[in-house]
Amino acid sequence: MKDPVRIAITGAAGQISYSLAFRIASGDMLGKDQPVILQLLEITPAMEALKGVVMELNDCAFPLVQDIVATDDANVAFKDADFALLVGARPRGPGMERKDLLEANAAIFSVQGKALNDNASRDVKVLVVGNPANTNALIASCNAPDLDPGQFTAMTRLDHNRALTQLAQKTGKHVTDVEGMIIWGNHSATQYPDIAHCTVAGKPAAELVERDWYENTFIPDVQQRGAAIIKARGASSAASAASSAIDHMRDWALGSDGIVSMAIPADGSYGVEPGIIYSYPVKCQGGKYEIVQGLELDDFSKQKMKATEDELRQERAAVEHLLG
Ligand SMILES: NC(=O)C1=CN([C@@H]2O[C@H](COP(=O)(O)OP(=O)(O)OC[C@H]3O[C@@H](n4cnc5c(N)ncnc54)[C@H](O)[C@@H]3O)[C@@H](O)[C@H]2O)C=CC1
Ligand SMILES: O=C([O-])CC(=O)C(=O)O
Repeated sequence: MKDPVRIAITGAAGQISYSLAFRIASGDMLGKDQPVILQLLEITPAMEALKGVVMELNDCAFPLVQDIVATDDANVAFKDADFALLVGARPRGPGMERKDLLEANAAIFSVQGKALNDNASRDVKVLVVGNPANTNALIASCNAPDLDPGQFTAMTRLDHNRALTQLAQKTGKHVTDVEGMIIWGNHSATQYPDIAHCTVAGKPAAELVERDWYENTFIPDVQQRGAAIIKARGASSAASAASSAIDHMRDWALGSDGIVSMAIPADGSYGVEPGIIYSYPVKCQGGKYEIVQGLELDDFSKQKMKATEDELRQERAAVEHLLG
């Protein structure tokens, strides 16, 4: 039996975690042979609800769960954490501008960045799910000077998975036939879902679908999918977000099968200068991710990539005073 790993989840009494914690506990993230210790963080008023979640986790009698810690103290939740899934965030309230939302979350993620810095495993892998995910990840990273910025990532895998299904359904193929999907930029409506390097069952995707469908249906549908789920369900995507968080962490830890999308610190690749957390095409191996280099970009792609980069730089400017 392997030694257990410590997995911290924030927002643990929320709707994404209600799927996420149980799937991690059952071995979906790190495998059926990897014991886990769950370290669950909530705000004080939600501790009673979190108690109920812990009762249910216990009632599942998961063979892989070695211990469950439930706390409202980030220093306790991140103690020796090998993986940290930062899901908890302040939702947008009535009359709140995007800037207010950025600031409210900036306060949360600066505290959590410091707590990770002071308590987590030196090799911790951090995934930020809570919105605005890219900029929250940047704030957490800037408040964790003893950790490598590359340890802080944000989730665009849900967008990636959404794009896979849209393209597979359009071409009458299966998601497993699609390779080379890329989400560039921000997890927001400016993201650029790019099929220029995609193949479907070995054929270039761009030759299988009309340009008009790609530009005027596929791209906006993927960009607006979160809003469409909210409209249909009356609540934002939860089980699919949890599933994508598991995909992101599993691939990072255990290796990816081809190209996947991860929001990671920009390093100048594809002309995106450092200072923001930008979604790139990556491949993962041996617990590390690497940006896929050398892809050719046409003017359409360059313009879309720049628009989403500009939005991330604006988000950064709004929270610059909190970047430490
Ligand atoms: N990156 C992505 O693809 C996606 C991101 N999201 C985002 O994920 C976040 C969580 O979504 P849900 O679970 O549906 O929300 P939720 O509102 O059901 O749960 C969030 C939980 O976080 C807790 N929380 C708030 N502040 C906290 C703090 N400082 N420390 C610990 N816990 C805290 C709340 O008490 C609540 O229980 C939202 O920001 C949502 O917009 C959702 C879907 C996809
Ligand atoms: O749109 C939202 O508020 C939730 C989200 O991030 C998504 O579903 O992609």
